[in-house]
Amino acid sequence: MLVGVGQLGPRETVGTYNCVNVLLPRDAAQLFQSEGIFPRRMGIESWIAHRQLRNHKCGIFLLNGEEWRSDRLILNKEVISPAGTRKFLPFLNAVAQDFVTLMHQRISKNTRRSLTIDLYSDLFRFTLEGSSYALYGERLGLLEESPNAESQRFISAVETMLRTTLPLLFIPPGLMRWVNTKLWRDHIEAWDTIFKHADKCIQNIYQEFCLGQPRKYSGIMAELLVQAELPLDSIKANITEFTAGGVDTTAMPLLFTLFELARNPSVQTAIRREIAEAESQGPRELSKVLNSMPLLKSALKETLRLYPVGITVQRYPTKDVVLQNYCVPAGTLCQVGLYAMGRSPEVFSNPERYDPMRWLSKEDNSFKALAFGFGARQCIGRRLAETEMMLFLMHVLRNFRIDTVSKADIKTVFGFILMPEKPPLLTFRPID
Ligand code: HEC
Ligand SMILES: C[C@@H](NS(C)(=O)=O)c1cncc(N2C(=O)c3ccc(Cl)cc3C2(C)C)c1
Repeated sequence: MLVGVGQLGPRETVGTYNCVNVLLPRDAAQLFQSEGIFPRRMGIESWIAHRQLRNHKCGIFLLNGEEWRSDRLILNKEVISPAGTRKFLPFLNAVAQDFVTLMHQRISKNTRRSLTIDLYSDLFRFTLEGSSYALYGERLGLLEESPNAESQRFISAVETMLRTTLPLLFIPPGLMRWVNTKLWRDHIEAWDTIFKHADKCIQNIYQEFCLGQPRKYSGIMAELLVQAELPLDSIKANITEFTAGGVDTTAMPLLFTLFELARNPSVQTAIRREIAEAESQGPRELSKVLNSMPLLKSALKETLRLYPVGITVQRYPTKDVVLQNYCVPAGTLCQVGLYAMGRSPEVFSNPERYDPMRWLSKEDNSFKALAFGFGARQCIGRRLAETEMMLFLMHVLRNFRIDTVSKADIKTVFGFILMPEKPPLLTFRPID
């Protein structure tokens, strides 16, 4: 029972659960300090129901307690550690360069020296191509003019699955299957397509692995097989999560960043200057080049402040926690409202302004950049996503000026992830 009423960010009952909303950095800090060594989020019943229906193991997103921790610690080494990131970084760079080549080819076919395009589906192809290359060491060929149909089916299956997840969150799990609505059938069908695609990629690499261990680095999956610390069905469950989780989550912030840079040309120019400066320091290891572009990295933080892909970060505190001088009992579902915090004038000055410089000021920004969550259970794809987005923007901004006619705000809709209601049109002009 919460002591007192009012102020603590509205308590809401969303669907069949009620939770406490946290909107201020200092309350988020308090909440995370009481998460314990097995941090827990709200589970997604419809996802777990599918795994049980098909007798699949769960990946770390759906696991909890000791099971989650043992898988997570093994996966961290290849997926989010600096050493792991350095190994897959060149793969992401090659895909980012191929995207620029594709754009130049399209522009060269035009009579005008520019291309105005809705980049939505191209960005999904880019992020799937990049994450698949980092995960499987294989190119899907999505950045050629005629991407293969099977991968296209996978991309739309991820979108369908994410779209049908939200309404299913509010149906009590037991009821879901008996209602057997089109919603549930579409959800299951999308999951089956996702697992079939991931299984095909995994079989390919597993077959090669059995015929002879790869001599050089060939992606995260191969490293996990060589290390053999995780059983094959756990590797499959987690690689499937990463394959599907690496598409929309990274494509959306790229679209929002390009739009904001198009309508804030002075910011775009400042970043382009920083990229030129970083490159002029001569050939260096790519990770060093990325670390010498703080403004570009801040632009991504600014995008995720205004357009957080995961709208909230949830925790069940393991001990009573005081939030805004109320006692919240252990086990109460609490969620940090990233969207509301990111646009709160109490937390950010001029919150509506797209101003990456705010992250480079001496201001105390602790517990303000929570788009990837926090602590031991934060997004494991964080480094893959950040690297993929930084490389994409570095190559694109070095080759093209980005423009947009519409200066009006993009309306966003919340499916399972934050998406634009209508994708903006962007104009690419090659820089000679
Ligand atoms: C390659 C896979 C992958 C990519 C790419 C990815 N995620 Fe994640 N993310 C995950 C997984 C897996 C989890 C669950 C981690 C866990 O529970 O241990 C997760 C969890 C999260 C969480 C919850 C963290 C917490 O503290 O509870 C947030 C927030 C998040 N991701 C945000 C993002 C954002 C923002 C992006 C892109 C801009 C992104 N993710 C891209 C795989 C990914
Ligand atoms: C949007 C945000 N929601 S969150 C985690 O903050 O609540 C999020 C952040 N990072 C990754 C994801 N994933 C997906 O998109 C996805 C699809 C299919 C599968 Cl099998 C697994 C996933 C995960 C959970 C990895 C989602």
